[in-house]
Amino acid sequence: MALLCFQSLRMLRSGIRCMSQNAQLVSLTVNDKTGVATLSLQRPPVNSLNLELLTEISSALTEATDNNSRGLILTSTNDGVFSAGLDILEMYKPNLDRVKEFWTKLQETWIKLYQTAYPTVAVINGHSPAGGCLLALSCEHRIMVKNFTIGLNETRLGIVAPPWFIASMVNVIGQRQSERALTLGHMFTTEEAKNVGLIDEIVQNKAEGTTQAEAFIQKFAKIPFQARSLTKTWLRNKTVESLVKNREDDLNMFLQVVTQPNAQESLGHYIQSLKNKATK
Ligand SMILES: CCCC/C=C/CC(=O)SCCNC(=O)CCNC(=O)[C@H](O)C(C)(C)COP(=O)(O)OP(=O)(O)OC[C@H]1O[C@@H](n2cnc3c(N)ncnc32)[C@H](O)[C@@H]1OP(=O)(O)O
Repeated sequence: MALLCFQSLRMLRSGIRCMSQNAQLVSLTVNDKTGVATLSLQRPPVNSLNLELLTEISSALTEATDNNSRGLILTSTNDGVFSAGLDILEMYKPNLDRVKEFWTKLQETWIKLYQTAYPTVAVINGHSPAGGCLLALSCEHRIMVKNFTIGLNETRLGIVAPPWFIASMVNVIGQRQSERALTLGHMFTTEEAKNVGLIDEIVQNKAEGTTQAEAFIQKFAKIPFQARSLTKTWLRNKTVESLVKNREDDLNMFLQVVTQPNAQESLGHYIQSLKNKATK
């Protein structure tokens, strides 16, 4: 409690206001001077995206819109992992009702993040596989701390990246590079990611990343907000519409892929390999 009060006081003095009071798995703050919101993922140990975390991300994105944020920085409180992607435990031996709700929430979160009116920047301060990479790809600008990895590695788990994951990657690095990376399930190092155009900037640490993210958002200060946001909507509309019009089919495809005995077996082995690694 004392720590909380001290933190709130410090934030108040620096002009940073906490927006999302009820959230536990994310924190949403806004810089009162710039109007830029920061959405930090804070689900230990690795920000794996389960139903509850996705629900909080989705609500925070709406809150940032409702509060007329000038921009949003997406990052993690864990300096080491931006997000470990989808929580594999949601997909392994799933409860049917919950896994449907989980996938529907993922669709909703991506649709919202992909077409926010405000500019978005991912400050990738740690590893960012699969669903973590998808969140970063959905932002307009990506800044990554050195010595981490990022990519859509689904094939390595014996599952496939759905068409909208693929489209998000193709829109950033193009067909040829995406084909090579996704079929291999390649995880790019920070340097490789910069070379292929998957990220835009390399920084030494999160603090430098945040400064650069604010500078990126500041570039739009003199651009009329509506003209900017409509341009973004039109540029991204085709990609988003392909999911919006087919959400039910996409859900069924996901259920079909993920419940295949082969996929379940691969996920089981993968979970075990992560656990073995963690205990070493
Ligand atoms: C049509 C089907 C479409 C399905 C689409 C799926 C997209 C996805 O996002 S699938 C998920 C892919 N994610 C991964 O492959 C990442 C796996 N994790 C890692 O590589 C590493 O954990 C890390 C590099 C992110 C972090 O390494 P670090 O050394 O810091 O931590 P660990 O010791 O490995 O992990 C700690 C702890 O967390 C558990 N864990 C890790 N990742 C996940 C995850 N994605 N889901 C659930 N749980 C995860 C890990 O097992 C450890 O647990 P214990 O402490 O209980 O052993």
